[in-house]
Amino acid sequence: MTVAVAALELHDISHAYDNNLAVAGASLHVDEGEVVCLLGPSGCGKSTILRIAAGLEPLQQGEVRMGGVTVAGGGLIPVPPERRGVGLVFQDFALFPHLNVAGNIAFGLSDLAPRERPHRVAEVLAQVDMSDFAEAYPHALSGGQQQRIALARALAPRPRILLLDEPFSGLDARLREQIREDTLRVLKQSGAATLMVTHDPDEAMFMADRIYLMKGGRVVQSGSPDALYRRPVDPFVARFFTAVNEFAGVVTAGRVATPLGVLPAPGFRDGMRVLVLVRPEAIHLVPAGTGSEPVVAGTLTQARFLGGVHWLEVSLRGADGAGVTVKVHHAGRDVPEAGGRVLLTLDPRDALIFATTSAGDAEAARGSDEISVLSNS
Ligand SMILES: Nc1ncnc2c1ncn2[C@@H]1O[C@H](COP(=O)(O)OP(=O)(O)OP(=O)(O)O)[C@@H](O)[C@H]1O
Repeated sequence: MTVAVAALELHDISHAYDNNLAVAGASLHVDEGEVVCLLGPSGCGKSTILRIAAGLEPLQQGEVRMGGVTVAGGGLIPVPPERRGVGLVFQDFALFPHLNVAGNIAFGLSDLAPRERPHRVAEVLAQVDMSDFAEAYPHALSGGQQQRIALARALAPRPRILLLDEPFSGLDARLREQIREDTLRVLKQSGAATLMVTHDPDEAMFMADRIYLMKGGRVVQSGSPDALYRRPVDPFVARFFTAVNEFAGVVTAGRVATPLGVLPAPGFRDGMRVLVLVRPEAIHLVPAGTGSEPVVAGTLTQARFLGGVHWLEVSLRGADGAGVTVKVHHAGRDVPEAGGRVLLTLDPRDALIFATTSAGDAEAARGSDEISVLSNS
């Protein structure tokens, strides 16, 4: 049996700036044809990892392998950035202002015979749908067009690995969506292994086959977007993707009482303090007199129409009798008037339950008087 070798592998990377640890023992891999996102809040070490992979930041600890070959670490002299066969796209696109589009793209093609370069330039320009702009200069291009050219320049030498650092963050929201779609198509066509840094969970969910979610220099969880969203390993991961409703409780007879009903808490011992997280879209509005599932009654206090969904706030009575507000995303057409009575239901499988391990979690739960609700009814 042949074991596939990862196109890019970073093993046990640690990195400090002036004694401040920016990356602490992070490992990851990207396979050929895969798009992998490094996701996390600002300052968690994402860009440092990308720069180490590119060779732009000297490796301090760990090892970088490309196609199974060590390019940094292992006591070897590191392979310089220009010999790593890596394409780079940065947030500011970094196009050469004095070269036109064709010149920018041809710049990285020094390994190609001069007479073959124009053909390759034309090929990648067609790939990013910019064939008419070969003679244009960067200053005359829009942000979206510059992003396409930066991608074309990175792809032109047919790198086996592409490293993208927040490549869409300079673009406005609507353009970003379009450019994301186009970029994903081009990346998949290229077959390169792509590692992309972003702090935007929606962007990571859209682009990535797999996500590495980082916090404080460490990888907290890795897996498919679906796995991180539906099976987060801790409250930090759960909260990173959406606002969540949070309830603190104590497990009694294998169950935990919440304002949305008493939920099974499998795997938690009686007496354990837990934090129950419920995403706004997991709570559904139920028309009165229908369905057999347990419902709780509340008062709709706020309703906002967001296009795809209604954003609702519903006031409920908590397990201890105190009032709580939950947030609900309701995808149905009909929304009662604010001030009206609503019935809510929650599939217990959509509740994310965690042992309360830190004072921070307990505080967050105690301090939380808001719950989001999003319904598909
Ligand atoms: N050249 C540098 N000198 C000193 N400290 C640095 C340097 N580069 C990064 N840092 C620090 O290292 C930590 C990690 O930075 P890094 O840029 O890798 O994080 P990031 O997750 O990419 O953040 P962002 O999304 O804001 O770019 C931060 O605390 C940052 O301030």
